[in-house]
Amino acid sequence: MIDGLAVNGLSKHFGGLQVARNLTLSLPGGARTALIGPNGAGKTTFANLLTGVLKPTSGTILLNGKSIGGLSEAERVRAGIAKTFQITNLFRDLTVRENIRLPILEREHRTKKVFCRSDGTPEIEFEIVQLLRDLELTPLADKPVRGLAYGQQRLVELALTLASRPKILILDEPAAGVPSTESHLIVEAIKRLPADLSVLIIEHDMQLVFEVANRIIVLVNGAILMEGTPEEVVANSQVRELYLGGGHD
Ligand SMILES: Nc1ncnc2c1ncn2[C@@H]1O[C@H](COP(=O)(O)OP(=O)(O)OP(=O)(O)O)[C@@H](O)[C@H]1O
Repeated sequence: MIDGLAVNGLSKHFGGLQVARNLTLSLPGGARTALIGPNGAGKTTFANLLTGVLKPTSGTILLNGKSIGGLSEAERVRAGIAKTFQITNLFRDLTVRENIRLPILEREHRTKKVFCRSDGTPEIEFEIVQLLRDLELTPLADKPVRGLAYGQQRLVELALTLASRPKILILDEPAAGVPSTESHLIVEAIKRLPADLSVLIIEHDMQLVFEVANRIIVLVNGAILMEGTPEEVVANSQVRELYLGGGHD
C-alpha cells in the first residue's frame, strides 16, 4: 500500500481557465513539502481540490492507497485530511482550552458550544493538555483568545486542526499576517509537529519555507514547474527568473 497522499493527473478548469494542469505528486508519511508559486499560480485551488471544496475536472487523489475523490469535505476530514482553520473560526471570548475542547467534542460527536465551557471526560482533558503542551500554549490555556498575540492565535488555530488527528496537514499561509517578531512561534510549532504527519505548507514567506520544508514544489500557471530540495529549487534558473527573482541567492 502507498503510504500517504498520491495525486495523479489532477486538473481543474473554471470555464476556459485551466488552474490545475495534470498535477502529479505524492506526500509520503512524514513529508515536509512546501508548495510555492506566484500569485494566481493555483496553490489555493490545489488545496481546495485536496480538501474537497472543489471537484477536479479529471485526475485521482489516493490516501493510503484508497481513492478519496468521491468523499465530501467532512468525510475527507474524518479520513485524515485537514487544512488549518482560518482565524475567524476561533471563539474569541472563549479561553484557549475551551476553543481546543470544541473540535475534540465535535470529533467525539458531543458537539455543543455550551459544553466546551466545562470539563469533558478525563481522556478529553488529557488530550487538551497534550495539545497545549505540544504547541507551547500551556501558560495561555485559561486566557481568552481575544487577548492573545496574533501569532499565538495562529497556534491555537493549529491546535484545533490537530485535534481532528490528521494524517495529511495542509498549512495554508501559516505565517500570513503574523508580525515578523512572532513568526518564529510558527516555525517552531511546525518543527515540533509529529514526525509521521505529512505536512504541505503553502507559503509566500521563503525564509519560513526554507526553515521547515525539505521538498519544494513550484507551481506556475497551474502546472508543476519543478519539484526538488530547497537547494535544487534555489539553483534552478527558471525558478529564479519566474518566482524568486533573478537576484535571489
Ligand atoms: N472559483 C473560481 N472561479 C474562477 N476562477 C477562479 C476561482 N478560484 C480561483 N480562480 C482563478 O484560478 C487561478 C488560481 O487561483 P488561486 O487562488 O488558486 O492561486 P494562488 O496560487 O493560491 O494565488 P495566491 O498566491 O494569490 O493566493 C487564478 O487565476 C484565480 O483567479
